[in-house]
Amino acid sequence: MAGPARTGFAATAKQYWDLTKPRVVALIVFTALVGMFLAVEGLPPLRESVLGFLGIWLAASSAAAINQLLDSRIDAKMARTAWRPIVVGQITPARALVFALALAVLSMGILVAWVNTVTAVLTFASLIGYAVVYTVFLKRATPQNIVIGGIAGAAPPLLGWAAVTGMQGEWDWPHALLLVLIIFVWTPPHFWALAIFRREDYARALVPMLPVTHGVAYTRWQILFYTVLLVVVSVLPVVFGMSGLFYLGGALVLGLVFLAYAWKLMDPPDEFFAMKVFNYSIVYLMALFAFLLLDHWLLPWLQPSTGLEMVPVA
Ligand code: HEM
Ligand SMILES: CC(C)=CCC/C(C)=C/CC/C(C)=C/COP(=O)(O)OP(=O)(O)O
Repeated sequence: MAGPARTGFAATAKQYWDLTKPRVVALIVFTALVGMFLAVEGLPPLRESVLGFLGIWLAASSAAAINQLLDSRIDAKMARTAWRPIVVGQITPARALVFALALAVLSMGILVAWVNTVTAVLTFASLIGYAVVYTVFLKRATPQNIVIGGIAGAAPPLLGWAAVTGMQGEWDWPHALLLVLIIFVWTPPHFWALAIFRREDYARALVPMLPVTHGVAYTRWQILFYTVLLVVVSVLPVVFGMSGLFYLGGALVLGLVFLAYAWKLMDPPDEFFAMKVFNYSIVYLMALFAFLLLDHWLLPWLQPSTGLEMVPVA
């Protein structure tokens, strides 16, 4: 929101940009990109990866816009979200709907015409999963909302994987789902840390988030539980032979730091500590997926230079 005042087209463009939750979507499409690279040896096919990336980005942006449209009454009651463009009347609900539908149609058109049907179907399911199932039903119904709804947010590596493979290979599903599992298990510590800090917002808006329904102490235990699970799950790509020691080292260091944060959150130094955990959760996921990507690229480069069989025999 902050920054120099914009006028005319720039101001309107910024409002529509904000409607797509661009920073959240940026990390989502990064995980999709990593899915694409891990799905193949070497570089993924250009057309499928570029257009797949675009289609997934447009779908996630559409889902975020639909979420803001359907949630505007809740958003208006929360300090964190009361500035959003529909809430403050910068974008009318009708225009937001047309914009979101246009993004969704464009996304589906691109995926069906130039990528493949399986990616289009999975992407559409994720869009509906977040924009409708989570936003309309789960969010308002149960404190497990973000655990179940997290499946949609966790799907992007699978979508990226599907874009470049069509899910034809024997190992495509188990390997891609492993990446989905990592984000799925990451979502509760990511969100509940923020929800602890923002619990009064959620209570005021009558949204049954865990710290509101079960209290902060219970939520801290749940964060610790899911963080332990996350460290275990983050090792599975190595167990399944998808990733090597470079990734393992990165995952363990990142995971131990996350565990230290979750542990300290049990008895935090101040009320802002929960936001530090939330911020770290984002750094964690970004870095973990960067390690997956680097490992996938680095290993083929490193292995020949260390293999004795490569040394010519005199
Ligand atoms: C059901 C699942 C999820 C829930 C409930 C959730 C919730 C949230 C909330 C409430 C925020 C604060 C947003 C704001 O103040 O504008 C946030 C921020 C963020 N989330 Fe999530 N999130 C989920 C899944 C994800 C996923 C799957 C990703 C990426 C892979 C992600 C990445 C981010 C990022 C990067 C931010 C920081 C945005 C910023 O700095 O403005 N989240 N999340
Ligand atoms: C097609 C595809 C890949 C879809 C992905 C969907 C997507 C954008 C998931 C992000 C999850 C998210 C930001 C949840 C927070 O919603 P909230 O309504 O609880 O948070 P808020 O209070 O900030 O609006």
